[in-house]
Amino acid sequence: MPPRPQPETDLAPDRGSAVPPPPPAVPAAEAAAARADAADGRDTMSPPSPSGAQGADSAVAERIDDIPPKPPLPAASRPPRKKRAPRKNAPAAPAVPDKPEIPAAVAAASYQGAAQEPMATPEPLVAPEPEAFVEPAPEPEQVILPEPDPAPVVEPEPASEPEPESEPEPEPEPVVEPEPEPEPVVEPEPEPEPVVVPEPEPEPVVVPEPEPEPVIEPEPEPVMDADAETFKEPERSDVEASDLELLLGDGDADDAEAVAEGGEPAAVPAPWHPPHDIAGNAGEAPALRLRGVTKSFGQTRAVDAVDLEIPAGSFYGLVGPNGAGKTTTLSMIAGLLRPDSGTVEIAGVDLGRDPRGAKAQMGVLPDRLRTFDRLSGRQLLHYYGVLRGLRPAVVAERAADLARAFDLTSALGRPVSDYSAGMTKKLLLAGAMIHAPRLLVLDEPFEAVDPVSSGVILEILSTYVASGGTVILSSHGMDLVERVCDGVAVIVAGQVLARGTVDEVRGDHTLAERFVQLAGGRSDVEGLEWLHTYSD
Ligand SMILES: Nc1ncnc2c1ncn2[C@@H]1O[C@H](COP(=O)(O)OP(=O)(O)OP(=O)(O)O)[C@@H](O)[C@H]1O
Repeated sequence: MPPRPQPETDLAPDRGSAVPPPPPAVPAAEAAAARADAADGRDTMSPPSPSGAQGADSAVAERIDDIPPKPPLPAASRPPRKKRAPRKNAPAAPAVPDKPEIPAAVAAASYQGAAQEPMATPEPLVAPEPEAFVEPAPEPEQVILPEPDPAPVVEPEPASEPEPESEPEPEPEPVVEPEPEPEPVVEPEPEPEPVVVPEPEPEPVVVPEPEPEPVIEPEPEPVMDADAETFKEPERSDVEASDLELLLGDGDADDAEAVAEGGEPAAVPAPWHPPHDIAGNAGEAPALRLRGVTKSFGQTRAVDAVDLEIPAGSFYGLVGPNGAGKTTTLSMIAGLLRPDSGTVEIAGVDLGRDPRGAKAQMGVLPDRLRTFDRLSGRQLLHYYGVLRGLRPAVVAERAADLARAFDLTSALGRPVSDYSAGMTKKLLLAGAMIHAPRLLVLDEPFEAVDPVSSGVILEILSTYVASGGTVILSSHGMDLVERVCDGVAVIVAGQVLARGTVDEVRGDHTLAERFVQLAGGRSDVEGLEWLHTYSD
C-alpha cells in the first residue's frame, strides 16, 4: 500500500508499540482502484482474502445472511444494485498484502485523508522505500491505543469493531429493502388482464341482432300513423329512409314536396278509357291500372300519358331501351314519384287519394338498392315486416322461410352493406314479399342475380302468380320475359308502343326482334374506327 500522509502525524507518538510487517508494494493501478473504492465508502479496509474481491463479497454475503429474507420481487421491478457491480471489478485484492484489522473510525479517518489527496499517492509508489511502508502498518494499532484498553490483548476487541463496520453496511441494504416494497404495489400487473378483456368486445358487436327491435320501433311510428303530410320528414332527412318509408306509407316523394311547398297533394285524375292489355275477370278491379300517367323532369318527358291495365293473377313485363321510362313508370306505381298527371290504382284503390290503402297491397323492389344497409339481413327483414304491421314472431318465421328460399340463411347475420349486388337484390325482394302483398312491383329483379338464384326467383314468382298474386317487372331480358310473362308492354321514349299478351306483341317475330323494331334498331357505330388503332 502506498504511504498515507494523513495518519503520520496522529500515529507518530505511539509508533513502535506494535509494528506489523511492512506490506509489499502495490502496483499503482491497483492502489488507485482501492482508493477509489475507499472514496465510495466501500470496504477496502477489510483484510484481503485469498480470493481477493470475492473474499470481500463473501464477507458481505455473510452479513446479508443475517438480514431477514426479502420478499421476492419481479425481475423487471428489482432495482439494480449499483454498489455491488463495481465491487466485482475491484482489482486491488490479488496484490494487497495482509493487514491487521483496523477499527472503522480509524479507517474512516485514514480514507478521508486519502480522499482529500488522492493524487499524492502515486508519488510514493514511484519511490517504494521500505520506511514509507512501515508507517502505515502501525496506524491502526496506535489509533486503538488511545482507546480505553492500551494492552495489545484489547486489540482483539477491534475484531469486534468490524461488527460495527458490518452494521453500517447492512444499513444501506435495509434501505434497499423498503424500495422493493412499493414496487410490489406496482407489480399488480393485472393491468394486462383488463387489456385482454376488451378483446371479447368484438363478439358482442357481431351479435347485435337484438338491436333490430330498438332500431325499428321508433321509425315505424311516423310511417304507420302517418298521413300524407307526415312524409315531409323523411324527405328532409335521408334519401334511403324516405325511399323505404314512402314504399310502405301513405304518400310519395312529390306529395311531400308539394305539401311542403303549399301545393296540391295529388294530381287531378285525367279522363281515361281503359285499354285491356290482357284478359281479366269481368267486374273485378284490375290489380293495377294506369290512366294517362305523365311525368317530366325539366324538359325531359320521361313518361308520356301511359295507360295500362293488368288483371290480378298476371305476370306482366315492362320492356324498353335505356332511358325509355320504365323505372319512372314503376316509381309512380310504387308511390315513390307523383305523376304530373294521370292516376294510379292498385286493386281499385286510388294511390293519390288513398296512398296508405294502395301501398298496403304492394310489395316493391326499387331500381336502386338503397336501403338501411348497416342493418343485418335479419334486421332489415324484421324492419320490413314490422312496418307492414306483422307481429315479430310472424316476421321471424317468414324471414327464415324467405332466406331459405333465396339461399340467404347464412348471410342473415351479416350487415347488408357486405352483401353482393345479387344478394342485396334477393334480400330486398324477400322484404317486398314478406307481408304477402297482392301486387309485386319489381324493377329489374334479375339484374346481377346468378342463374340459379334467377331460377329460384322465377319459381317463387310463378307460384305466387298461380295463387292469385300479380307481378309487374321491368327487364332487359327479352327471353325471360317471353318465357314467363303473360302480358308485356314495350315502352319507348316514355310512350307505350305495344302492349298485350306476349304472343300479341311479338307477332311472327321473337320478342327481341319486335323490341328492336319498336326501339328504332341499331345505333350508328360508324366513326369509331379510331378504336382499332390502339394507342400503344
Ligand atoms: N330524377 C330524374 N331527374 C331527371 N331526369 C330523370 C330522372 N329520372 C329519370 N330521368 C330521365 O327520365 C328518362 C327515363 O328514365 P328511366 O330511368 O325511367 O329510364 P329506364 O327505362 O328505366 O332506363 P333504364 O333501362 O336504363 O333503366 C331518362 O331520360 C332519364 O334521364
